[in-house]
Amino acid sequence: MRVLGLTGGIGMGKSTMAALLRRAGLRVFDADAEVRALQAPHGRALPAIERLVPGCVRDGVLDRAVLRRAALAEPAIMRGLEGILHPLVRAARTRFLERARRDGCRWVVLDIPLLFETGAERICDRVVVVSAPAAIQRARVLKRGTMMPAQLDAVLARQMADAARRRRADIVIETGLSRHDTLRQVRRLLRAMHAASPAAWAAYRGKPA
Ligand SMILES: CC(C)(COP(=O)(O)OP(=O)(O)OC[C@H]1O[C@@H](n2cnc3c(N)ncnc32)[C@H](O)[C@@H]1O)[C@@H](O)C(=O)NCCC(=O)NCCS
Ligand SMILES: Nc1ncnc2c1ncn2[C@@H]1O[C@H](COP(=O)(O)OP(=O)(O)OP(=O)(O)O)[C@@H](O)[C@H]1O
Repeated sequence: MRVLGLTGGIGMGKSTMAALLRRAGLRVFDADAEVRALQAPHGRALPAIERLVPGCVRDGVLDRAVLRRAALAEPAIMRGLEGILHPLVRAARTRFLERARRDGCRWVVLDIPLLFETGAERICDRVVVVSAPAAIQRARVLKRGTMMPAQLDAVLARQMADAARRRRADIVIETGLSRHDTLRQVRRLLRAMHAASPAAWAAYRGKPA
């Protein structure tokens, strides 16, 4: 089984890309969704999160806006939150990979925002980075209306710079153009995955197979 890592900065288009890969029949592990499941009503991480930010859980339900505000205002709280969540996300990822291996999958996808930051690229055969110009990234995130500009800056400060991520990628998918163009790039990626030959991969910028 081969593992395709999928990463990119906030709002660069990971979820959109993951949906396209799922539609092509690939199994995708979604680290953000795993975090949300752990933080869902009565989720496993809630008791520890309530100890970290007292008052952010009421009747077994997390006030996500309160947690977001606290974590983005105070780096120590974000570190504490990561300390609670990352080991649980890693364990879920291991279970996902074991299941996929048992089921005989040829390729699976790990959609992980902090793939490089946490060293998860070590378990990937290839890494895809989704990327768009910084102004487009900013506009996309702020349009959602869940984050103030200063909060977005706090997230960006905790993430690797886009240029560094692009340098470490095997494949860069540009999402700042039209959706049609992204789709074209994804089809090309799927063809290379299907062929799994060094020549097909050599068509991409980056490390040879
Ligand atoms: C801080 C929280 C509450 C903000 O929630 P919110 O609904 O605004 O965002 P969501 O979870 O959908 O994440 C959106 C994006 O924010 C970025 N992001 C989230 N957490 C982090 C982090 N610790 N460091 C850097 N970027 C992050 C990622 O690009 C992610 O794709 C939440 O992201 C969280 O609990 N983060 C800690 C866990 C974590 O590290 N998750 C990231 C990958 S496992
Ligand atoms: N290829 C694309 N072309 C045009 N718009 C796109 C493309 N990919 C994503 N978008 C738009 O950009 C926004 C962010 O996309 P998406 O949610 O996939 O990003 P993300 O990286 O998963 O975000 P986050 O890091 O916050 O989880 C969405 O509004 C989406 O519609």
